[in-house]
Parts: sequence; structure tokens; C-alpha cells
Amino acid sequence: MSENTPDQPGHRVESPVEDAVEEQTGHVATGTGTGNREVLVDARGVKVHFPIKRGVIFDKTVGHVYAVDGMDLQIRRGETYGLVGESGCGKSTFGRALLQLEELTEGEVVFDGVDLATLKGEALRKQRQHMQMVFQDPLGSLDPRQTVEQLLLEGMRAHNMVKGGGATERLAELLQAVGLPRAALNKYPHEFSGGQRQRVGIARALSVDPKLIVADEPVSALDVSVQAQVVNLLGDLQEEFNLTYLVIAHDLAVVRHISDRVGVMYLGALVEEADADDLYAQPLHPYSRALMSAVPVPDPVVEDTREQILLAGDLPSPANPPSGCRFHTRCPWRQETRCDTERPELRVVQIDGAPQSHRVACHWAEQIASGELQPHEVSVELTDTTAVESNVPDDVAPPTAADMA
Ligand SMILES: Nc1ncnc2c1ncn2[C@@H]1O[C@H](COP(=O)(O)OP(=O)(O)OP(=O)(O)O)[C@@H](O)[C@H]1O
Repeated sequence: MSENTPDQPGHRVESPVEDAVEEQTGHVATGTGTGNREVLVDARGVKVHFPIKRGVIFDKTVGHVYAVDGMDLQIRRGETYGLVGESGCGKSTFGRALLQLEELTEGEVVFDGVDLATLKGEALRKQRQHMQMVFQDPLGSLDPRQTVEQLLLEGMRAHNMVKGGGATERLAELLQAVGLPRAALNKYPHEFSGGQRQRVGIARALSVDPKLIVADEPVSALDVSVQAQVVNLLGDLQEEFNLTYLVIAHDLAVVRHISDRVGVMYLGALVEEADADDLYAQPLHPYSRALMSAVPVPDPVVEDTREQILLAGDLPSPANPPSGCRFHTRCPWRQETRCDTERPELRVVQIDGAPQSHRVACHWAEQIASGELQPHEVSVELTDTTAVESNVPDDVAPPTAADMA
């Protein structure tokens, strides 16, 4: 997102947000090849399994929700990494795990050269200063009883960044950077519109000088016209403040516009990862192909002739995931018995000279791309998802901005 280059071949997804962003900036932002940059976040084999408790006092563990189940993901300094996938596939849990807001069941997260598992208490809190989160619902994450000034100062105080005078000046500069007037300092969150509140949330994250911002559905609660403004703002701030972003979103058009690289997640793990342009021009995993084919294309001729893959059935329960390839129960290219029994690695797949950076977790990616394997109809298996239900509350409360301090 840091530079803008001409659009690459391949169809563009239709999106009022993307069109509005283009209108405002005059060009299409696309991936910019961040391959040579140094890794800032290195997540290896990350698993987060939530125990399912039963019994009168919830004292028995009767199973687990395998929310994140083997994520390997690197984010390079200065890039924007977009993470997409259906609701419930584990995107938010992974984002929180990166920031150590969820306990890792297995695996490690190395941030800026430091293995976060080795940090405790004050040392971890200090490191957290460099890793901030922007939430989908700014109202839910900002304390309604605090003015913007108090909200911004809270994080800065927690990290000993308020010494002597000059704090108010810094706050005013922060507000200016996110496009809010100085007068906003004395207002409360409910006095702002949704877009303005998101700007406050972004200012709050910025106030402690982070290196990484994890933005979890940062624009999905906003009106489409406002979404474009916030997307553009994130792009401008990235350059001004040397930020690295992990953007979690279900809107594929937003992710394409904003991201240098994109990872597609399914039931707790990546199934595909590539530069944004490559992924959108030629998705190789059957799941990514299905996701992309569900997005309308502006050109009616292309729309009528292009591949459309309907996903059969719902996302299986992460408490009872399918064996082998997790996607095999819904995959039109499933081959017995390898897909049912052998979990595919995320491996480099090069079709037509595609770059080394395109990785896919499918045994048959080459044969599917060449047409050697043809899709077949999928009969939906009714798996018993009620047998082990999660004890997770319907709405898992996201961490608040105060958790980030
Ligand atoms: N604290 C928890 N305890 C038990 N299960 C949880 C907990 N938090 C999340 N889960 C479960 O883990 C799975 C992954 O949830 P997560 O919110 O990470 O998915 P997601 O892809 O971000 O979806 P969404 O976009 O709907 O937030 C879901 O089945 C969810 O119910």
C-alpha cells in the first residue's frame, strides 16, 4: 500500500469502496513487491485451542475449539498483509495471538527479533507498546466516560510517554494526522460519527508510536463512502509513521486495495498466500477460487463467462474439523483418499512463471490450474457439529483499547 503502481492483469473485483478510493486518489493501489524487506513479525506453528468445559462447575474439559491450528505467517516491515476467510475461521483469534492477547497453545511469535514467549510482566507490556490494535467497533473499544484527550493520554501514560509539558501539543498533532480538529480533544466518543470514532481509535493506537497495527475489520462497520476515506487514511499514515499493518477483513475488495500480500485462512490455517495482484489474478486453492468467484465483476461479459464456484455447505465446526485437508468436505476437486487423510503443506506453486512467493496448501494445485482435474459436484456431508459445542459465549468480547496499554 505504500506505493501505487498501475493495475496488473486479471479481473478487478467490483466494489464501491475501491471505486471511491480510486476517485479520491486518482489511481488503483496494488501490491508493491515487498519481498526484500526484513521480517518484523514471524509467527511459526501458532495454535490457539480453547477448551470446551462441561460439568456443574465447568470442571471437565470435553473437547477443544481448534480456532487457530498451525499458522505460519511472516509480516515484513512496512508492508500491509491482508488476512481473509469466512467468519469463524480464526482470523481475529490469530490477530490477538500475535499481540499475546490470547495464550498460545503451541508455536511462537517473534516480533522485531524478540520471542514474545520469553517476555513476562513489564517486559511484555513494554513490547506491546509497539503492537497496537484497531477494532471494528470503535465505540465498543473506547471508554464512553473518557474524553478523547483522556483516551489518548491513557495509553501514553501507561508507557511513560507523558513527561513534562507538550502532551497536549502532541495530541493535537495526532488528531490532525487522522483528520480531526483540535476541538475533538474535549469530546466524548458518542459525540462523533462512526468514521470520526474510527479516526479516534486510530489516533489512540498511534499515540504510543507502534511499529505494527493489527486492524481487525477496521471499516466493515462504516458506510461505504466513509470506508474509502478510512482506507485512504490508513495508507497515508503508513508512510508518515512507518507502520506495518495486518489487516483482517472479510471484504475482498478492501483487502485487495489495501494489501501488498494476502493470506487466505480456512479453519485455523492458511490455505494460500501470495502478492495481492497474483492472488486476485490467479487464485490457486479451490477455497480461494470459490471466495473470489463469489465477488461480482463490473464487466458484464466477463461476469457471464467467468468461473463461478458455489461453496457447498457451511464452515465445519472448528471443534470437530475434518481430517486430512480441512477443505475436503466442500471441495469440488476432492480426490479420494489423499485429500481425506493427508493434510497438505503450504508450498510454493509456480504456474506460468508465477513468482516464488505464491504458496498454496493443496495436493492438486498444478493439476487443477492446468485443467487436468475437473471439478465435480459436492454432496454435503452432514457432520455432527452439535456433538461438541463450544462453550464460547455467542459474542466473544474483543479486547478494549485499555487492554492494549
Ligand atoms: N474465547 C473463546 N473461547 C472459545 N472459543 C472461542 C473463543 N474465541 C473464539 N472462539 C471460537 O474460535 C473460532 C474462531 O473465532 P474467530 O473470532 O477467531 O474467527 P474469525 O475468523 O475472526 O470470525 P469473525 O470474522 O466472525 O470474527 C470460532 O468458532 C469462535 O467461536
